[in-house]
Amino acid sequence: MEKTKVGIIGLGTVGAGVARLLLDHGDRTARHAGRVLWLEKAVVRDLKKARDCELPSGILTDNVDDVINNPDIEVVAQLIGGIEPARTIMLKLLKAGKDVVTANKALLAEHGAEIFDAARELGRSVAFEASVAGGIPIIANIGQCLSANQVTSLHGILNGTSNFILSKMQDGDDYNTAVAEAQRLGYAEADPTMDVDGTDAAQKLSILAHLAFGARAQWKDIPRTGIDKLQVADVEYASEMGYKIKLLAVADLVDDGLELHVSPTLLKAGSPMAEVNGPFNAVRVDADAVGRLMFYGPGAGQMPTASAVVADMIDTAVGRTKLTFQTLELWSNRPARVSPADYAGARGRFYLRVNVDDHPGVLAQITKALGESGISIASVLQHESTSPGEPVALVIMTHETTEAAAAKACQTIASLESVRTAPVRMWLRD
Ligand SMILES: NC(=O)C1=CN([C@@H]2O[C@H](COP(=O)(O)OP(=O)(O)OC[C@H]3O[C@@H](n4cnc5c(N)ncnc54)[C@H](OP(=O)(O)O)[C@@H]3O)[C@@H](O)[C@H]2O)C=CC1
Ligand SMILES: N[C@@H](CC=O)C(=O)O
Ligand code: NA
Repeated sequence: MEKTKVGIIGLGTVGAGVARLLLDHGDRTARHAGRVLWLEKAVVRDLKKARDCELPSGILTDNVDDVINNPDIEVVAQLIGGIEPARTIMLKLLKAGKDVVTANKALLAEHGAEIFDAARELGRSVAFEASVAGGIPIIANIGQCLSANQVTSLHGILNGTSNFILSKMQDGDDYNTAVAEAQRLGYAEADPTMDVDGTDAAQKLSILAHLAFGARAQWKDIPRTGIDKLQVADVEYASEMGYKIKLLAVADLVDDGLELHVSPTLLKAGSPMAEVNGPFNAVRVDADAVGRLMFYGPGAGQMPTASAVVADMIDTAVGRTKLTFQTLELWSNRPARVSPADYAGARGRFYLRVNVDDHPGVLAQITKALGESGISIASVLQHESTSPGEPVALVIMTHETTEAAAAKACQTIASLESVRTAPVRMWLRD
């Protein structure tokens, strides 16, 4: 059987999974590709480190040039995280005539224009299914299967680590323990701050916004809040009111453009998105011809991510990626079809928690501040103070308003004398 020689750069969580699929399940790749994907070289930083896969001798190297300068290697899975040296290696691989597969969304979100333009100019391809929602085939679905549609809305749980942590907190676990466990299980980025502060979800959202809407959104311009400041109290109040908190990435087509943001959001318990737990991801897509679609599956972790990488390697080896790559609306190959909408005008309902002194008239002051911003209250929850002098939490669910009005009301509320801490504010969706 014909052989396509392939290389892997980075043999950590994902890379080791890819090596295992290539070495232990070559029959599958041969069946689908009609050829053997032959692992020729795997590049790491530290040759002495224990690996989560068994490699035949002669494959492991710490010299990236063993792949770049090997004319027999046609397809390379580039599986090191972060920007440098990933960017330089990626460009060198393309220049050396390799087709590249990657899971590195940080790199694509930051330098997508440069990388995709270079690939197009050099007649090469870049496949990146694993970069968004891990094992869920979302890039293929949006980039190819929905091309007869105008996507109008895309809501996603795109960060497995945050979702894992939120699920653990929901079960009563402590935040820091949950972060450490996500790291141990291989879900988190090398720097988990990127997961919990909304960066990773914003990077993935910017990639989806390019593909689905032809938007040219820079991930740094996407308003984002992570789960790092979230308190257990809010998880508990949300639960008491019949909601679960999820880190939701939102792209909605509205009259003045594309509304984009990443925000901790209360979702009605029992709704499909609210029940996505652990390292799972989900993407809800509304599109004009097909209607509503839900994609659900493991968004992080070794084998789910490796599954997406190896499928991309097969598509690349048989020449499918080269065809689809040219048709994708990525970065600068076509003008932007839509501009980001002003976040201040984004409409929705909000959850507010304010810690207040338990004095007469405090609730009236807060409702006055909301009323002055044109915000109508849908419900209020307050428990009796457990000990005299202790502040009480006032939880308010609003009717629909704008982001700007909610922000302004919170500013006013924060300045009130009886209010102990700045209000906690989250989006609220049914
Ligand atoms: N983990 C997951 O669930 C998912 C990860 N991703 C993305 O996949 C990519 C890889 O993630 P993951 O496998 O978790 O990361 P790891 O940190 O587990 O692995 C990174 C690998 O890259 C190697 N490496 C780093 N720098 C260099 C260098 N300069 N030269 C050669 N090798 C280098 C490391 O070598 P050494 O081992 O010797 O230190 C290591 O093997 C990232 O972009 C991540 O965002 C995407 C989806 C899911
Ligand atoms: N750290 C990421 C890994 C997948 O992209 C996540 O937790 O989602
Ligand atoms: Na994916």
